[in-house]
Amino acid sequence: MYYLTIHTQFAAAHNLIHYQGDCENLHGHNWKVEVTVTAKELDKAGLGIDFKVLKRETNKQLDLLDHKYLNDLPAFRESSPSSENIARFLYEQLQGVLNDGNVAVDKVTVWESDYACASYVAD
Ligand SMILES: Nc1nc2c(c(=O)[nH]1)N=C([C@H](O)[C@H](O)COP(=O)(O)OP(=O)(O)OP(=O)(O)O)CN2
Ligand SMILES: [Zn+2]
Repeated sequence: MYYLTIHTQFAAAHNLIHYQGDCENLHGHNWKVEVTVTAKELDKAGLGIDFKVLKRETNKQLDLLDHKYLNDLPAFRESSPSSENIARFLYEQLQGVLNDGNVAVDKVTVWESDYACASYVAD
């Protein structure tokens, strides 16, 4: 099994709901996003999946979030736009476009600062 990881980023505003503290107020982050997929087999070029494809598909999903107020988006109407829920949202979106018999999304990690991140892995 091969593990492939790309990093990318987006900027957005949010406020945590059902939370008491300064993060219940409107503020923003430059989130870093790390996506890891597994690949069972390599193609003739020796690639599990082209990093360019992985980054392009991830960035398509990040375009839904970039420079948005996350609380307004359908994905976060029912759930607070925490790093955990952002990681889960991206994981589920990417599974839909990347998973095939060979490639599978393994983990999505979302860093809201240099010091704090949340990851989502399916059960
Ligand atoms: N488990 C989580 N905890 C927190 C999340 C989260 O998504 N998951 N998010 C926040 C807030 O969004 C907040 O913006 C976090 O900012 P942070 O940099 O941690 O807070 P400070 O800058 O105030 O850092 P200090 O180290 O406390 O000064 C909060 N928690
Ligand atoms: Zn925040």
